[in-house]
Amino acid sequence: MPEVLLEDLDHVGPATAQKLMESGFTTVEAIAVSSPAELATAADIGESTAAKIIMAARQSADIGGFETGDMVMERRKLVGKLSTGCIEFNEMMGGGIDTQAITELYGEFGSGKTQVAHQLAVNVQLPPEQGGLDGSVIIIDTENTFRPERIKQMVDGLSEKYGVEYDHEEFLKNIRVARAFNSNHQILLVDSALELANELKNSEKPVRLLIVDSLTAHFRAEYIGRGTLADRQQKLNKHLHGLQRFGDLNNASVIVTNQVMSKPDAFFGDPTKPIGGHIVGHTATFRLYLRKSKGDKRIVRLVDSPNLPDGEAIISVTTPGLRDP
Ligand SMILES: Nc1ncnc2c1ncn2[C@@H]1O[C@H](COP(=O)(O)OP(=O)(O)OP(=O)(O)O)[C@@H](O)[C@H]1O
Repeated sequence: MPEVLLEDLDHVGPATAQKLMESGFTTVEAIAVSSPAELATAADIGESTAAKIIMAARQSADIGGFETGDMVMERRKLVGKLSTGCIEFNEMMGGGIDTQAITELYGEFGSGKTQVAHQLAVNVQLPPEQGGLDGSVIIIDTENTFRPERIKQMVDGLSEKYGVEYDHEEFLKNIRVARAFNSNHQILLVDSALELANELKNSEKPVRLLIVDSLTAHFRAEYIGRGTLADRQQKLNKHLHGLQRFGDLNNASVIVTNQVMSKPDAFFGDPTKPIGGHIVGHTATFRLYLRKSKGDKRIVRLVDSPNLPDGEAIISVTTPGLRDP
C-alpha cells in the first residue's frame, strides 16, 4: 500500500499537519486510532474538525476492518507455539506460547518477567524442531532492562543443551531493540515495529515475536491519581489493540510485562492485581502470574485462559537460561 501523508487527508492543511507531527501523530494510523479530544488538543483545532480528520484517516489507513469467519479460520490454522524451553511450562500453555495472541507476564520486581522475555527472544530464533519459530524479535524496552550480555549467556546455555555451537552474535543481530521514552512514544513504536516487520516479511528471519517490557511502567508514572484513570485505560486499551493487530498480521507472539506491587498501593488498588486491571485482563489472551520461590525457582501460574485450564508450573531461572527445576 502506498504511504498516505498527513497533508493528503481531508481537513488537514500544512499548519495542522505540522502541529500533528510535532505532537507525535506522525502516521495516518496514529490519527485513525486517536480520539477527537486528543487530536483537537494536539493540533489546536476544534473537536468537530478533529472528528472529521479521524474519519478521513480511518478511511485511508489500513487499520483492519472485518474479516469473514473462514478468513479467521484460515488465520487460526497458522497459530504457532513458541517453546519456553521448560517442559512443565510448555505443557501448561498447551505446547508453548501462542502466536496471534498477547501473553502478559505479571509479578513483583525480580519475579523473572524480564528473564522469561529474554529467553523467548533467544528461543524464537531456533528452528521449529527445537521449539522456535525461525524468526526474529522486536523489543520495546521502556526501563532499559534489555541486556545483550544476558542473551549471550542464554545462547551459550543453548549450545550446552543441544551440543551445537551457536553464535551469540547471530542471535543478537536478530533482536531489534527500541527504547520508549514515554507512553505516547511506546504506542507509536508499535507502528514502527509494523513497518519493520513488513520489511522483514520475506527475509530469512521474519519477525515472529514482539516484546513490550514493561507494558505499564510509563502509563503508571504518567497517569497518577483517580482523575486520570479513564484516560490511562483508554490509552492502554488502544495500545493493546495495536499489539494484538501486530500479532495477527505477523503471526507473531506478543509478550508484555506488568509489574505488581507487594505493598498496597493507594492509586492502583488491590496489590495482587496487575495494574491496567480490567483493560489488560480483557485484551491479553494469556495471563501468567510469576512468583518467587526458593532459590532460583519461580512459580508461573496461568490465569484466565480462554481455552486452557488454569494451572501452575515451576521453572528455574539460571545463568544459562530458563530450565526445568
Ligand atoms: N545472569 C543471571 N544468572 C542467574 N540468574 C539471573 C541472572 N540474571 C538475572 N537473574 C535472576 O533474575 C532475577 C531478576 O529477574 P527479572 O529482571 O526478570 O525480574 P522482573 O520480574 O523483570 O523484575 P522488574 O519488575 O524489576 O523488572 C534476579 O533476581 C536473578 O534471580
